[in-house]
Amino acid sequence: MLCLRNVDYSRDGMKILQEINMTFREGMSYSILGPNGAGKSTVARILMGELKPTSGQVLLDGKDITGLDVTERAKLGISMAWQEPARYEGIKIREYLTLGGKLKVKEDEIKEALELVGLPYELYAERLMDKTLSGGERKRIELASLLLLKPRYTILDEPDSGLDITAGELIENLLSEFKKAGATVILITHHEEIAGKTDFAYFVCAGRVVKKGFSREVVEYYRKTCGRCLFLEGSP
Ligand SMILES: Nc1ncnc2c1ncn2[C@@H]1O[C@H](COP(=O)(O)OP(=O)(O)OP(=O)(O)O)[C@@H](O)[C@H]1O
Repeated sequence: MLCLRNVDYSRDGMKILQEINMTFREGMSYSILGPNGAGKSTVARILMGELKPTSGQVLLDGKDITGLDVTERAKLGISMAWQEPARYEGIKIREYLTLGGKLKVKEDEIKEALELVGLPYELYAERLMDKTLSGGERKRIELASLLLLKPRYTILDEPDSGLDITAGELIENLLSEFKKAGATVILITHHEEIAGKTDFAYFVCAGRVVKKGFSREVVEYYRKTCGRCLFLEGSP
């Protein structure tokens, strides 16, 4: 179980997150839903270890991991995108997906992962990671890499951005694959239809958790309230 306990985050005297409490259980999927600037990516970066909270704790199975950096957390199975695509220019997609052969997976598994993200194996396995790949193709390759790696906790920041209308189906398939493996997915999004696909959701606004619960209920609340509240209209 991964938890944020009473997390505050301030930058240049500005309170970006306040009293964030979140729990992510094994094998469940979660959305962190909210409008632009709500603090969603800041939550993700704190979970990853890229940012340290100003106060509060990050707990993994009850152990305080607040002081651990990104690499140490990755070793414990908390992962976002695990590679910087730019650094891998010129290697084959197959090599990219298997960390240059370090990740021991069968060819069938590579095929399955590529097909699940909508990239036919025959057309892509041998292709080079280079500038001829579109942004959407790169994104799909990144998702296939996470599928093969299957970290215990996967953080997907706006997984549908840059993808076409098939994104919804792709995300559903991804969620079901991670669930089969008993892995937890934390999905950052401002699209309610994407958030509706996870088991649970946290609605974050102005750096606070406004509502939490079953995704269906949280999405319903978000639809009714977000965009209509005084905060977004710029009133005090
Ligand atoms: N390094 C920084 N310095 C100053 N302000 C920051 C910094 N990082 C984030 N912020 C501010 O904190 C708030 C939350 O940012 P964050 O990126 O977490 O939002 P978000 O919910 O992920 O937004 P989006 O959906 O637009 O990506 C924003 O108002 C942002 O401008």
